[in-house]
Amino acid sequence: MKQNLFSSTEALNKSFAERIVKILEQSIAENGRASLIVSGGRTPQALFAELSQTDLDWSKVVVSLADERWVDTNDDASNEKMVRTHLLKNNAAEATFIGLKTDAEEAKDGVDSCINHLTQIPRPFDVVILGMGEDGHTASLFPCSAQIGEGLDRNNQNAYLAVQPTTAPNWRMSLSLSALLNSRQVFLHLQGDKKKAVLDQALAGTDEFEMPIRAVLNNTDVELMWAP
Ligand SMILES: O=C1O[C@H](COP(=O)(O)O)[C@@H](O)[C@H](O)[C@H]1O
Repeated sequence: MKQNLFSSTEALNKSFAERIVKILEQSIAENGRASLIVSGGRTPQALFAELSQTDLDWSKVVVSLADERWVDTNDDASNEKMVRTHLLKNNAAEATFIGLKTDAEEAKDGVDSCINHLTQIPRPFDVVILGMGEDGHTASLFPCSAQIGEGLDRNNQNAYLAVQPTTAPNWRMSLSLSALLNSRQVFLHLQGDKKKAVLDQALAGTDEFEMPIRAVLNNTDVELMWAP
Protein backbone atom coordinates (compact mmCIF):
# COMPACT_ATOMS: atom_id res chain seq x y z
CA MET A 1 0.00 0.00 0.00
CA LYS A 2 1.26 3.46 -0.86
CA GLN A 3 1.38 5.45 2.37
CA ASN A 4 1.09 9.24 2.04
CA LEU A 5 2.02 10.60 5.48
CA PHE A 6 1.59 14.34 5.99
CA SER A 7 2.90 16.56 8.76
CA SER A 8 -0.39 18.40 9.22
CA THR A 9 -4.09 18.10 8.46
CA GLU A 10 -3.87 21.27 6.36
CA ALA A 11 -1.13 19.81 4.14
CA LEU A 12 -3.06 16.55 3.79
CA ASN A 13 -6.32 18.24 2.90
CA LYS A 14 -4.72 20.45 0.25
CA SER A 15 -2.86 17.61 -1.43
CA PHE A 16 -5.76 15.15 -1.08
CA ALA A 17 -8.26 17.60 -2.58
CA GLU A 18 -5.91 18.16 -5.54
CA ARG A 19 -5.58 14.40 -6.12
CA ILE A 20 -9.34 13.86 -5.99
CA VAL A 21 -10.02 16.74 -8.37
CA LYS A 22 -7.43 15.46 -10.85
CA ILE A 23 -9.01 12.00 -10.98
CA LEU A 24 -12.55 13.38 -11.27
CA GLU A 25 -11.46 15.83 -14.01
CA GLN A 26 -9.90 13.00 -15.97
CA SER A 27 -13.06 10.94 -15.72
CA ILE A 28 -15.22 13.89 -16.77
CA ALA A 29 -12.93 14.44 -19.78
CA GLU A 30 -13.18 10.76 -20.73
CA ASN A 31 -16.77 9.91 -19.79
CA GLY A 32 -18.60 13.21 -19.37
CA ARG A 33 -19.22 12.57 -15.67
CA ALA A 34 -17.60 11.16 -12.56
CA SER A 35 -18.44 9.55 -9.23
CA LEU A 36 -17.15 10.27 -5.76
CA ILE A 37 -18.04 7.92 -2.89
CA VAL A 38 -17.38 9.40 0.52
CA SER A 39 -17.44 8.16 4.10
CA GLY A 40 -19.09 9.74 7.09
CA GLY A 41 -17.87 10.31 10.61
CA ARG A 42 -15.56 13.08 11.78
CA THR A 43 -12.35 12.51 9.83
CA PRO A 44 -13.40 13.84 6.39
CA GLN A 45 -15.07 17.06 7.52
CA ALA A 46 -12.13 19.45 7.00
CA LEU A 47 -11.20 17.73 3.74
CA PHE A 48 -14.76 18.25 2.51
CA ALA A 49 -14.57 21.96 3.31
CA GLU A 50 -11.39 22.20 1.19
CA LEU A 51 -12.85 20.07 -1.59
CA SER A 52 -16.04 22.12 -1.74
CA GLN A 53 -14.04 25.13 -2.89
CA THR A 54 -12.15 23.44 -5.69
CA ASP A 55 -12.48 24.59 -9.24
CA LEU A 56 -14.13 21.53 -10.77
CA ASP A 57 -17.24 21.15 -12.91
CA TRP A 58 -19.18 19.73 -9.97
CA SER A 59 -22.37 19.62 -12.05
CA LYS A 60 -20.85 16.53 -13.69
CA VAL A 61 -20.03 14.79 -10.41
CA VAL A 62 -22.28 12.33 -8.60
CA VAL A 63 -21.53 12.11 -4.88
CA SER A 64 -22.76 9.23 -2.75
CA LEU A 65 -21.95 7.51 0.54
CA ALA A 66 -19.96 4.41 1.42
CA ASP A 67 -22.33 3.95 4.35
CA GLU A 68 -25.13 5.57 6.28
CA ARG A 69 -26.55 5.37 9.79
CA TRP A 70 -30.28 4.55 9.69
CA VAL A 71 -31.37 7.78 11.34
CA ASP A 72 -33.30 10.78 10.08
CA THR A 73 -31.25 12.85 7.64
CA ASN A 74 -31.59 15.82 10.03
CA ASP A 75 -30.11 13.82 12.92
CA ASP A 76 -26.57 14.81 13.93
CA ALA A 77 -25.51 11.17 13.48
CA SER A 78 -26.55 11.20 9.81
CA ASN A 79 -23.69 10.90 7.34
CA GLU A 80 -25.89 12.59 4.75
CA LYS A 81 -26.30 15.60 7.05
CA MET A 82 -22.52 15.77 7.49
CA VAL A 83 -21.91 15.63 3.74
CA ARG A 84 -24.57 18.27 3.05
CA THR A 85 -23.04 20.52 5.74
CA HIS A 86 -19.36 20.18 4.84
CA LEU A 87 -19.10 19.12 1.19
CA LEU A 88 -22.20 20.09 -0.77
CA LYS A 89 -21.62 23.83 -0.55
CA ASN A 90 -19.57 26.47 -2.39
CA ASN A 91 -18.63 25.10 -5.85
CA ALA A 92 -19.56 21.56 -4.85
CA ALA A 93 -23.19 22.60 -4.30
CA GLU A 94 -23.58 21.84 -8.03
CA ALA A 95 -22.90 18.13 -7.51
CA THR A 96 -25.67 15.53 -7.66
CA PHE A 97 -26.03 13.77 -4.32
CA ILE A 98 -27.46 10.27 -3.97
CA GLY A 99 -28.19 9.56 -0.31
CA LEU A 100 -28.75 6.11 1.16
CA LYS A 101 -31.38 6.80 3.81
CA THR A 102 -34.92 6.14 2.61
CA ASP A 103 -38.28 6.48 4.34
CA ALA A 104 -38.22 2.78 5.20
CA GLU A 105 -38.55 2.17 8.92
CA GLU A 106 -35.85 -0.47 8.90
CA ALA A 107 -32.54 -0.46 7.01
CA LYS A 108 -33.21 -3.90 5.51
CA ASP A 109 -36.28 -2.45 3.78
CA GLY A 110 -34.16 0.28 2.19
CA VAL A 111 -31.67 -2.01 0.46
CA ASP A 112 -33.61 -2.40 -2.81
CA SER A 113 -34.10 1.34 -3.12
CA CYS A 114 -30.33 1.92 -2.66
CA ILE A 115 -29.60 -0.72 -5.30
CA ASN A 116 -32.04 0.99 -7.69
CA HIS A 117 -30.37 4.37 -7.15
CA LEU A 118 -27.03 2.82 -8.04
CA THR A 119 -27.94 3.15 -11.73
CA GLN A 120 -27.49 6.91 -11.30
CA ILE A 121 -23.89 6.59 -10.09
CA PRO A 122 -21.15 6.18 -12.71
CA ARG A 123 -19.34 2.85 -12.22
CA PRO A 124 -16.70 1.74 -11.64
CA PHE A 125 -16.66 4.40 -8.91
CA ASP A 126 -13.95 6.92 -9.80
CA VAL A 127 -12.90 7.86 -6.28
CA VAL A 128 -13.81 6.10 -3.03
CA ILE A 129 -12.73 7.66 0.26
CA LEU A 130 -12.89 5.17 3.10
CA GLY A 131 -12.46 5.78 6.79
CA MET A 132 -11.74 3.22 9.48
CA GLY A 133 -12.95 2.71 13.02
CA GLU A 134 -10.72 1.66 15.89
CA ASP A 135 -12.20 -1.85 15.60
CA GLY A 136 -11.00 -2.10 11.99
CA HIS A 137 -14.42 -1.53 10.41
CA THR A 138 -14.60 0.36 7.17
CA ALA A 139 -17.73 1.78 5.53
CA SER A 140 -20.21 -0.01 7.86
CA LEU A 141 -18.59 -3.43 7.53
CA PHE A 142 -18.39 -4.06 11.25
CA PRO A 143 -16.46 -7.08 12.60
CA CYS A 144 -19.00 -7.43 15.42
CA SER A 145 -22.04 -7.66 13.15
CA ALA A 146 -23.93 -10.79 12.14
CA GLN A 147 -23.87 -9.48 8.56
CA ILE A 148 -20.08 -9.37 8.17
CA GLY A 149 -19.95 -12.61 6.14
CA GLU A 150 -22.36 -11.18 3.58
CA GLY A 151 -20.53 -7.85 3.57
CA LEU A 152 -17.12 -9.40 2.84
CA ASP A 153 -18.35 -12.04 0.37
CA ARG A 154 -16.58 -11.26 -2.90
CA ASN A 155 -19.35 -13.08 -4.81
CA ASN A 156 -22.11 -11.04 -3.22
CA GLN A 157 -24.06 -9.53 -6.13
CA ASN A 158 -25.79 -6.98 -3.90
CA ALA A 159 -24.00 -3.64 -3.75
CA TYR A 160 -25.64 -2.70 -0.43
CA LEU A 161 -26.53 -4.47 2.77
CA ALA A 162 -28.17 -3.57 6.06
CA VAL A 163 -25.81 -4.00 9.01
CA GLN A 164 -26.41 -3.97 12.75
CA PRO A 165 -23.23 -3.22 14.69
CA THR A 166 -23.25 -4.44 18.28
CA THR A 167 -20.49 -2.04 19.34
CA ALA A 168 -21.94 1.14 17.80
CA PRO A 169 -25.42 2.63 17.68
CA ASN A 170 -27.94 2.45 14.82
CA TRP A 171 -28.57 0.05 12.03
CA ARG A 172 -26.51 0.97 8.99
CA MET A 173 -26.63 0.76 5.21
CA SER A 174 -23.27 -0.13 3.72
CA LEU A 175 -21.70 -0.74 0.36
CA SER A 176 -20.52 -4.33 0.23
CA LEU A 177 -16.86 -5.22 -0.24
CA SER A 178 -17.56 -6.46 -3.78
CA ALA A 179 -19.10 -3.09 -4.70
CA LEU A 180 -16.27 -1.14 -3.06
CA LEU A 181 -13.68 -3.11 -4.98
CA ASN A 182 -15.28 -2.04 -8.28
CA SER A 183 -13.53 1.33 -8.08
CA ARG A 184 -10.78 3.13 -9.99
CA GLN A 185 -9.09 4.63 -6.93
CA VAL A 186 -9.67 3.86 -3.27
CA PHE A 187 -8.19 6.08 -0.56
CA LEU A 188 -8.04 5.30 3.13
CA HIS A 189 -8.26 8.58 5.02
CA LEU A 190 -7.02 8.45 8.61
CA GLN A 191 -6.15 10.98 11.25
CA GLY A 192 -4.11 10.53 14.41
CA ASP A 193 -1.63 8.09 15.93
CA LYS A 194 -4.34 5.82 17.30
CA LYS A 195 -5.79 5.14 13.84
CA LYS A 196 -2.27 4.61 12.45
CA ALA A 197 -1.62 2.02 15.15
CA VAL A 198 -4.88 0.25 14.23
CA LEU A 199 -3.83 0.26 10.58
CA ASP A 200 -0.42 -1.20 11.47
CA GLN A 201 -2.22 -3.92 13.43
CA ALA A 202 -4.40 -4.63 10.39
CA LEU A 203 -1.36 -4.80 8.12
CA ALA A 204 0.33 -7.24 10.50
CA GLY A 205 -2.50 -9.82 10.36
CA THR A 206 -4.67 -11.65 7.88
CA ASP A 207 -8.11 -12.33 9.42
CA GLU A 208 -10.56 -10.11 7.50
CA PHE A 209 -13.46 -11.00 9.81
CA GLU A 210 -11.44 -9.71 12.75
CA MET A 211 -10.59 -6.44 10.96
CA PRO A 212 -12.66 -5.88 7.78
CA ILE A 213 -10.30 -3.11 6.58
CA ARG A 214 -7.91 -5.98 5.74
CA ALA A 215 -10.26 -7.08 2.96
CA VAL A 216 -9.76 -3.69 1.30
CA LEU A 217 -6.00 -3.62 1.94
CA ASN A 218 -5.65 -7.11 0.46
CA ASN A 219 -7.67 -6.50 -2.69
CA THR A 220 -7.10 -2.98 -4.00
CA ASP A 221 -4.28 -0.55 -4.66
CA VAL A 222 -5.62 1.52 -1.79
CA GLU A 223 -3.60 4.61 -0.89
CA LEU A 224 -3.31 5.84 2.66
CA MET A 225 -3.78 9.55 3.34
CA TRP A 226 -2.73 10.18 6.95
CA ALA A 227 -1.97 13.16 9.15
CA PRO A 228 -1.30 13.28 12.91
O1 LIG B 1 -19.38 5.11 11.75
C1 LIG B 1 -18.55 5.46 10.93
O2 LIG B 1 -17.26 5.45 11.28
C2 LIG B 1 -16.19 5.50 10.32
C3 LIG B 1 -15.01 6.22 10.98
O3 LIG B 1 -15.47 7.48 11.47
P1 LIG B 1 -14.51 8.57 12.17
O4 LIG B 1 -15.45 9.51 12.87
O5 LIG B 1 -13.63 7.82 13.12
O6 LIG B 1 -13.76 9.24 11.07
C4 LIG B 1 -16.61 6.19 9.02
O7 LIG B 1 -15.63 5.98 8.03
C5 LIG B 1 -17.96 5.68 8.56
O8 LIG B 1 -18.35 6.26 7.34
C6 LIG B 1 -18.97 6.03 9.63
O9 LIG B 1 -20.30 5.69 9.29
